[in-house]
Amino acid sequence: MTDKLSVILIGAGNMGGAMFQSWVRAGILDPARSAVITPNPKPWLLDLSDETGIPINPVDDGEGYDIAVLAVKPQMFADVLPGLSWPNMEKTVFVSVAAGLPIGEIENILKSNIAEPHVVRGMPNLPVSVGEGLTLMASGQAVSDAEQSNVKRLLACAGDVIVMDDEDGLDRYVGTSGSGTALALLLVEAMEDAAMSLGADEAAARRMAEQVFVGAAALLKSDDRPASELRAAVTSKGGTTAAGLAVLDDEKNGLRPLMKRAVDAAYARARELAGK
Ligand SMILES: NC(=O)C1=CN([C@@H]2O[C@H](COP(=O)(O)OP(=O)(O)OC[C@H]3O[C@@H](n4cnc5c(N)ncnc54)[C@H](OP(=O)(O)O)[C@@H]3O)[C@@H](O)[C@H]2O)C=CC1
Ligand SMILES: O=C(O)[C@@H]1CCC=N1
Repeated sequence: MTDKLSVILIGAGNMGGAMFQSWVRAGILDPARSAVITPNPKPWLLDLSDETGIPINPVDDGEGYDIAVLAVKPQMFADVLPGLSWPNMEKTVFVSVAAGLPIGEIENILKSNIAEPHVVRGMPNLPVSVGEGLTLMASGQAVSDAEQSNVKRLLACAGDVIVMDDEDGLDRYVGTSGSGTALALLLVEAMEDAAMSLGADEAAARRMAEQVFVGAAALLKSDDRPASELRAAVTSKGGTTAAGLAVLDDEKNGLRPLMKRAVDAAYARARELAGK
C-alpha cells in the first residue's frame, strides 16, 4: 500500500499548473498512477514530466485515477468533461476548481460517462504555487469521508484548506480566497502608483511597495496578533500613519466599503456563472 495519491489534472494553466507544482514539490503523487491532460504543455511542465515520470496526455491510462482535478475554465466544462474516459472512472473523485459552477451541474455533465459521479468543489488561490495557498472546499452527497480526506490531503500540500458546510461558501467567499489574491495585489499596485506620483521611479516604487506587503504578510504569519493590533503598533498618535489611515479608513469613502463592494461583486459573478 502506498500513501501517495493517484491524480489526473485536466488543464495545466495558471491554477492547475500552480496546484500541480505544489503536489510535485510535496512528493504526494504516485507517478505510475498520475497524469496531466492539457493541449499545449508549457516547457516547465515538460521538464516536470521528465523529472517525475508523470505523463502528459497519456495514450494508456493504466487502471485509471483516484482523483481528477478539473482546472479548465467554467465555460469549457460541458465540452471537455464528456470527452474524458479512463478505466474504473466511476471510482474517480472529481475535484472542480472552477468558479461558480455548482456540484449538481458538474454531476449532471459527468452523468454522460458515469452513473453516480463523486464530485468535490475547491476554490484555491494562486499562492498555492509557493505553498502559501488557501483552498475552500465542499463535497457532493456521493463523496465518502475517506474520499474527502484524500482530496483534503492533496489540497493541503499547497497551504491552508477550509472545509465549508456547503458549496455556497465557495461562491460567497471567492473574493476573500480565489480572487482575493488579485484584490490584495491591486493594493500593492495602488501603493506603487502613489509612490510614483510623489517622484519615485518605477523600480524604487515597486521595491518599496512590494517589500511593505511582504513585510506585512511576514508579520501576520509570525505574530499571533490580528491585523488591527499590528496596525495599531505602527500608528503613533498624531503621526504620519494616523494621517494616512484617516483617508484610507474613512467610514464612507475608505477602503472597507470599497472592499465590501469588490467582494460582493465577486460573489455576484460566481452566482451568475452558476446560472443563479
Ligand atoms: N487563476 C486563478 O487564480 C484561479 C482560477 N480558478 C479556476 O481555475 C480554472 C482555470 O483557470 P486558470 O488557470 O486561470 O485558466 P487558464 O486559462 O490559465 O487554464 C486553463 C487551462 O485549461 C487548458 N485546456 C483548454 N482546453 C482543455 C482541454 N480540452 N483539456 C484539458 N485542458 C484544457 C488550457 O490550455 P490552453 O491555454 O493551451 O488552451 C489552459 O492551460 C477556472 O475554472 C477558474 O475558475 C480558481 C481559483 C483561482
Ligand atoms: O477570476 C476567476 O474567475 C478565477 C476564480 C477565482 C480566481 N480566478
